[in-house]
Amino acid sequence: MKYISTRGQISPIGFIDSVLMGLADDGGLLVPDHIPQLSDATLKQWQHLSYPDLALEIFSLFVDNEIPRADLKKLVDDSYATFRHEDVTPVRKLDDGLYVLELFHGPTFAFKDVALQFLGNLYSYISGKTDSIIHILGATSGDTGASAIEGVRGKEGIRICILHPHQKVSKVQELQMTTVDDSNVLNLAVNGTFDDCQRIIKELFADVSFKHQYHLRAINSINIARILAQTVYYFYAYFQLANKGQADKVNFSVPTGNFGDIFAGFLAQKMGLPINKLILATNENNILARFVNEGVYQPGAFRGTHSPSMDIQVASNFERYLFYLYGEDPATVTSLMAQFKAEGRIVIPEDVLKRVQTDFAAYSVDNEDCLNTISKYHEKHDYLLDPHTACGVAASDRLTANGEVTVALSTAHPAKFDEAIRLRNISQTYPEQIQSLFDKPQFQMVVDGSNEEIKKKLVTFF
Ligand SMILES: Cc1ncc(COP(=O)(O)O)c(C=O)c1O
Ligand SMILES: N[C@@H](CCOP(=O)(O)O)C(=O)O
Repeated sequence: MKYISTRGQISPIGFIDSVLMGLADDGGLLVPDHIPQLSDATLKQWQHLSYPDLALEIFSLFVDNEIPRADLKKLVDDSYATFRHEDVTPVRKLDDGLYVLELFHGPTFAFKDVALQFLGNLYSYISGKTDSIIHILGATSGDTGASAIEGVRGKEGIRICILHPHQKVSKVQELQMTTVDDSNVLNLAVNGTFDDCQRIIKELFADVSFKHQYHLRAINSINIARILAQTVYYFYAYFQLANKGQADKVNFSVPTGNFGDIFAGFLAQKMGLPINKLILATNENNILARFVNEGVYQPGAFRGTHSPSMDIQVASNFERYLFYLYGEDPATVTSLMAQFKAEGRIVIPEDVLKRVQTDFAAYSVDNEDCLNTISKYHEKHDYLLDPHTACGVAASDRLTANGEVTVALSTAHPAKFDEAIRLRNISQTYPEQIQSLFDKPQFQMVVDGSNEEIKKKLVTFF
């Protein structure tokens, strides 16, 4: 298996090089040069595997012997041993036709741990085996940062700098990142939005000589390893339903911001997982829902919502989808991305829009609807949804047809977003790991966020 760029300007590279490269050096995103096709027999064989064993099988397809199987097994086992639930990502029935896939049982209570526990261990492994210097640079709207820091804090040979939008993440998210006092961690709080943070890091990665000189590595979903690790739970959830005799017409509803999680589902479907419908749920920052419903990809005005981790306008994995939408043609992707840069929008023709609408159904959930959904499921099922999950559940309520079963991805624990939960007068008890954060000192630097200012901070830190 080799990896190529959506813009077609790099020579194919192997798995480890693609993890280290992060953003492709031509400014595109890395994708596998072919998508493994799984037979029904293979799916059947995998149906009863434990989460780590299933992850091992799926990673093996993409790692292609670059890591000996015993080493890969250890990496996977270590990564999922930190989860609090024996199933790692359990599925739970909420209502007729509605399940939630709980992805928040990892160390930082969000779905990012599923990929970032693995990526943290993988970076450590690569650094030990190849002497590569690992200087991680990431942007976060709150969850990726906490999870990536947790994945590498205190690890020898690794340094990590995370940019988050100052005062635009939840209190718990801020504490999870900034109470870490390991010397290999630097938190920069940028005066701006998550889109500003993401633009800065992408521009620094695109400055290839700076990137190479300072060995910058990515932990965001621009890194293909993130996407691959996130495909596993689609399979695992499907198998959990199949084992209950519920495998017919299974939809997945995915709260979406950067388009990484739903792209992982799209990839699982392309590999042969029989997903019926992929439901894309956004909050009021609804560029992706508008794209699916109207065929126009154009940022709107930033809206602060109850699901701040999805307050994202420019979705960094959208380019990967464009690559498949346009028949894996890098020239078309390059020209569409150039058009987006120059004109600030992409408009697709009617026939292409029809294809998009066979890939996804989309719904944009406003603030009121998000809170109503939290109240509804709390009252009816005594189950507390976090506001991101609530967007996925609200979209599922709208778009699941009779006779279909939807698995809504539960991407975070409600304790991370008590600001929203309190608006409905619901009180919750924090897990001990979260409660203890409130007593700790914080370490962060507030910055204005010019590329030059960030570069200076990085040069000093790395
Ligand atoms: C809790 C939560 N839910 C959903 C999302 C959306 O995931 P993605 O960015 O992969 O679309 C994010 C982050 O973006 C998140 O932190
Ligand atoms: N919601 C994310 C935004 C970054 O997404 P990523 O999947 O590209 O890392 C966050 O919590 O930071």
